[in-house]
Amino acid sequence: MLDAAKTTDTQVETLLEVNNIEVIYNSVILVLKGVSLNVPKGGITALLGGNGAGKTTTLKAISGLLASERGEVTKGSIKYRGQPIQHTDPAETVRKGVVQVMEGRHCFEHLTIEENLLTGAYTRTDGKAGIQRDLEMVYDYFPRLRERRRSQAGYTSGGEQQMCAVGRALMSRPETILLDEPSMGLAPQLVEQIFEIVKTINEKEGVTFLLAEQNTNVALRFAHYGYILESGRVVMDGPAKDLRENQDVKEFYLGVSDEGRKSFRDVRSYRRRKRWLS
Ligand SMILES: Nc1ncnc2c1ncn2[C@@H]1O[C@H](COP(=O)(O)OP(=O)(O)OP(=O)(O)O)[C@@H](O)[C@H]1O
Repeated sequence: MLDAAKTTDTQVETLLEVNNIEVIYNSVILVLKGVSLNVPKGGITALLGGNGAGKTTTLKAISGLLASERGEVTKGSIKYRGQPIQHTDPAETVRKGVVQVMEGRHCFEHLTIEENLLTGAYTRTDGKAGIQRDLEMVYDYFPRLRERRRSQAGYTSGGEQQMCAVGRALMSRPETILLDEPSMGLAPQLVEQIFEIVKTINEKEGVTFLLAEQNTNVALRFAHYGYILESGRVVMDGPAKDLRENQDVKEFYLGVSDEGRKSFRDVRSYRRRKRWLS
């Protein structure tokens, strides 16, 4: 099974393969119009794009959370380690090693930080000692959570709740984390801190990340590879370094270009954008 999932040219194992998926909400709203992407084992892959581009929908299609929103993958396939998962129940997807951290943190507000973290271990069957060890590991990554362990999550800051959401995902001992908009609503310094921890978890624990981000700048500094979504389609992909240096990415997503800062009101920019998206 693992051999089948290996890419031939680089010999890096592809864990997750999204192949030309179409997603429709409420049987009529076509949101993803043929999205394909590969997530290699041990990498940080970024899914970039503006509001409503389809990033969250892509992550939910992978984790099996679309059904609760009356969404459906109507075409294409999603494979994890070569096995189709697009019709898999979300809890089973977690058991396979894929866990999603939802946009907006979604901590259980009335539970303490520690209780929240422990909910992440609910699919585990390896006993209390392993869970306790991982709780300590999470506290080592996020010392702030150790300090706040007895606080009700609802009374902690946005940054602490984001740490809690990532920590809770780690408690399931995932192979892959789908991280939705970790920067949302956080101060720049905290965003940097969260991304540094993501990088450390990736390097030390070998956890693979697929992260959806509007903050192209920070995402492309930490990711290895990026996909840019526009209106439900991938319009560009490449190694993060190449995307960072790409003129169109600089112009439309990083807000800089060789000719100075661009505005969408600029006619030349608009024409270029149309050409790019056509
Ligand atoms: N449950 C739903 N029912 C109907 N339409 C939806 C639903 N969820 C999302 N959409 C629509 O699908 C499109 C893509 O939304 P999605 O949340 O995937 O984008 P996104 O790239 O994650 O954007 P953002 O960064 O703003 O969260 C949007 O036009 C949105 O209105």
